[in-house]
Amino acid sequence: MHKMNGNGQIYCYGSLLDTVQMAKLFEDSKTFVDMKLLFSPQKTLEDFDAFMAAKNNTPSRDEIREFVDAHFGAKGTELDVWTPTDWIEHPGFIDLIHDPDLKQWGVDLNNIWKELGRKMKDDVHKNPDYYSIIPVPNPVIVPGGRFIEFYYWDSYWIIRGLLHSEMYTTARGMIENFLSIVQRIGFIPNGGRVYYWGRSQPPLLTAMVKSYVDFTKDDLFAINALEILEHEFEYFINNNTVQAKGHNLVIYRDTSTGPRPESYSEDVETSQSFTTKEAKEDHYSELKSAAESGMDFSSRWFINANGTNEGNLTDAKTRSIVPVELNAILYWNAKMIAEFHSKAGNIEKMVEYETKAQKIQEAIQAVLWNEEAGCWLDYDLINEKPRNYFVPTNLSPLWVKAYNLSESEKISASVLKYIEANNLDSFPGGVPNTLYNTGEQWDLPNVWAPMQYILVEGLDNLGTPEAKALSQRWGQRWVKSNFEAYRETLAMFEKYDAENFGGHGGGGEYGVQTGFGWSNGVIIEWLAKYGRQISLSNTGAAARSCRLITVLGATAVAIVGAFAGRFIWRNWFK
Ligand SMILES: OC[C@H]1O[C@H](O[C@H]2O[C@H](CO)[C@@H](O)[C@H](O)[C@H]2O)[C@H](O)[C@@H](O)[C@@H]1O
Repeated sequence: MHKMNGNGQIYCYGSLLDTVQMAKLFEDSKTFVDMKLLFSPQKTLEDFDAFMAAKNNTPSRDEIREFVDAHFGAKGTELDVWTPTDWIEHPGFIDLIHDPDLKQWGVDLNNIWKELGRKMKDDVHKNPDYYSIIPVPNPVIVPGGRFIEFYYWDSYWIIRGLLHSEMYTTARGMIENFLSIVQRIGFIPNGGRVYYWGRSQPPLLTAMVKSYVDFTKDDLFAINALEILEHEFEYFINNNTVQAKGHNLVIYRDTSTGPRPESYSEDVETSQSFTTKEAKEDHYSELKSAAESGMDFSSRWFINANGTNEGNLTDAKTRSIVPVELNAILYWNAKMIAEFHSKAGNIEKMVEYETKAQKIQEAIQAVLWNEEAGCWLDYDLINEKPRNYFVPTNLSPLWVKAYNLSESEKISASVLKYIEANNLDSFPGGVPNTLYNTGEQWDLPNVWAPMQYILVEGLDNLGTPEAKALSQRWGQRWVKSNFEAYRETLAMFEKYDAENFGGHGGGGEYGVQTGFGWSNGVIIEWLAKYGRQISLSNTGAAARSCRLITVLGATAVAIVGAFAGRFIWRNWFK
């Protein structure tokens, strides 16, 4: 097990966790594992053993609730709402926005950083064993809603938003937290809780450092971080590598045992279809590996007996699918590490990481590029075949430039054909995560900010006029659609609805959350990028205002007409 707090037997696995979570005391399973201990882990476990013995190992639900009430405090009490010290009222990006409504929205989004700021209480540092939160030195910006701790890949888009909001100290503090976690634990867990101990998320720490350096020009920050960044890169390569068609590629995987602690009863329920302990454990691993991808859950991870993506969670085979974006991100990490080494003057190391990047690019080209589809595709290791199902990540090599740049024209033509063949431009609310509606949250019709970002920035990078035009249209549509949802609800959502302009997402195992870190980050970046050109005049909002003005106008004309009629009647005809 990785070096975590001494409370694993409470928050990560074991009889206490099983008993409490299977009693389903809380509407959201995450609630229990976010609660604070009132006594030491050792005393809590001793009391639990005594409690179970006294109840013949079959306590009632009420008795379990009493035990929890007596031994655990409310969730979230370890965190204080924190106003970032570097927050400013009017960051420069707001001046780049032309449309007055969008400008006001930019101000509102900048204000939301204050609502999402969290600082750990001193007691967390003094008594870490009493909490499931992973102690970090600096305050953080959290996603929002039920997600009251940091999340790894969410933080990339949050940090980019913070940098556009000129909150360099907060952004740097979050990156330093991650660097300290790699030093302490060896990798970055999925989120800031000990119960995420067996899995990470798409490794974007090096890209966070690169973003910070691009904004601040503080090359030394990257150079000083190099050893840790290399460590994280090697961690993924050493633990996640598989062979496909004679090439080394990486997959998502998990090293823990048992159901996800934060969704325990949900996982136990789906595991009922499996009879043996080994099969159940395999099922849990597939689910947790899907969580490592950040796409929990999606038909993207289903391989049924016929080798297709139809099915449900019991068909999850995440560990047998080579995902395009994870390999693309590792290529990108190697390139950025090489660049930082070059800045430091470490030529040997630079060449070493350029070579690693080159090898990953060759593997991506050989195994994941699909000439027939005209795009990159995930690879099914069980059936040894590409998975020709749309996911935005199929285009992720464009985002990180993990392809032969001299072939940009050819790739642009192929990819645009692929987009057309899959009808991806036909959705009013953004490009959906898949084209298959399973009710899982990373499937049709849900659409997510990080995925729009990967698509839009990727097409922009391609550089051909056609790809750039589509990129701009999709980027601006996303801004307008998020604005429409905000105008109607005054909320930013974790996911949206591809089929409904201005609609928010749903499905999956918890209700849609608001806040929301990565959605705000992407919009702030794109308000800065498109602010001068974008206008709301042809959006649904404007269309509705026009309709309203027409109706009001017609009513006004009718009223004026009626008065005029009565006046004329009284004065001329009486
Ligand atoms: O509790 C269920 C799952 O919740 C998280 O996943 C979702 O929210 C994260 C925070 O925004 C996001 O990073 C992830 O992509 C979402 O699917 C958590 O990351 C999962 O591990 C957890 O099982």
